[in-house]
Amino acid sequence: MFSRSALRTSSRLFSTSAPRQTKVAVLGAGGGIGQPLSLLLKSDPLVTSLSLYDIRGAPGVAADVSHVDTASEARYLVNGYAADHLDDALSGAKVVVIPAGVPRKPGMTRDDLFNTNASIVRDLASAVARVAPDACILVISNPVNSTVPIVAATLEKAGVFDPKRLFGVTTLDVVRAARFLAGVSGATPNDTPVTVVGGHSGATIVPLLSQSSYGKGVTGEAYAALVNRIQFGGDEVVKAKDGAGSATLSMAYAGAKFANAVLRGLNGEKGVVTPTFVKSPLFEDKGVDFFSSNVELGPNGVEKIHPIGQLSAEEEKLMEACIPELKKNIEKGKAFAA
Ligand SMILES: NC(=O)C1=CN([C@@H]2O[C@H](COP(=O)(O)OP(=O)(O)OC[C@H]3O[C@@H](n4cnc5c(N)ncnc54)[C@H](O)[C@@H]3O)[C@@H](O)[C@H]2O)C=CC1
Ligand SMILES: O=C([O-])CC(=O)C(=O)O
Repeated sequence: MFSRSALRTSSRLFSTSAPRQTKVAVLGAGGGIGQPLSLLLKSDPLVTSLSLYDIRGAPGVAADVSHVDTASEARYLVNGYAADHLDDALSGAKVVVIPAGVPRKPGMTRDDLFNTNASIVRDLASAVARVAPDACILVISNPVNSTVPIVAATLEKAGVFDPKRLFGVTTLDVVRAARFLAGVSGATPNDTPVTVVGGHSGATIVPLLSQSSYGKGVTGEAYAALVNRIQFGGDEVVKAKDGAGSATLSMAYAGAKFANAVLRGLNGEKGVVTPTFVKSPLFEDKGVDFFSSNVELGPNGVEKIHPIGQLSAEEEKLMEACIPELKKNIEKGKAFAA
């Protein structure tokens, strides 16, 4: 499928390490994110079996994706599960990715999705707790700042919460930051990685440009515009899609990239570090116990949570705006789950 020069891109998306048996389940596989995400996961050499679940359309997506001639191991299975087969879909899954739920329309905030998505995510988390309590759970459904605490509380109630295995997927912010900084600096995104910390909505998204060799050179109005674009990149897509949803393709790319990082960690690869929204001690003293920062991934999930490091004066200000909003979002999730 890929020419030799294109392989460089695909190897950036999927780094490999010695594969082991890893079954990945996608809950919401029939949706705008779920479909391309399932396709990308089918191309990840670390995924040995794919379980696609949705209340609508998953068997069709599975039949379609199963024809793709990657990972041609004879035992490789792609199965699709309809509404009343969630437990079958989760059985034996080591990684569960959740993009189930409604997306935004223009004029909505991610928090406006709470009323619909909170119960979807809670019910899926209950099933994971029952059927695949040891799985790593990767939450994509918005509002991530609230849905991750909901999943945590649901697992806790079931007596199976392990903070090392629950992740809010904030990779799209990292992908956007690298892409937009590359656009400003004239470099390639490969050379412009940016650590993005905080949460996943507007002011809670805090890009640490001062810690990037290209980013620290961006100042004044260009800096303000770049930060704004990273924080509100999601709105850019929602507006352009004009009522037809939010980011799906770039999110599928980001979700597959993060799933690959988790799988590499589970495989024992060392030095896999990326930002993700996890139960975190970093700002607990401010009442914020979930936070995205660089996390080293390992055989049990979270291996080590890195501190956020030195901030510029501008970034201190961004953090001041982030923390109270994030606290509110987290508390809202906890109150719902209680
Ligand atoms: N974390 C992030 O960076 C991002 C998160 N998102 C979020 O991802 C979610 C999904 O977005 P799209 O795929 O565009 O939406 P979509 O509407 O295209 O797909 C959602 C899918 O979830 C399914 N679904 C609904 N309830 C379900 C349930 N109980 N069990 C299983 N499946 C169920 C629907 O049938 C549908 O196929 C939204 O909440 C969106 O805001 C979107 C982009 C980025
Ligand atoms: O903007 C949205 O609603 C979807 C999303 O989280 C993103 O694209 O970052």
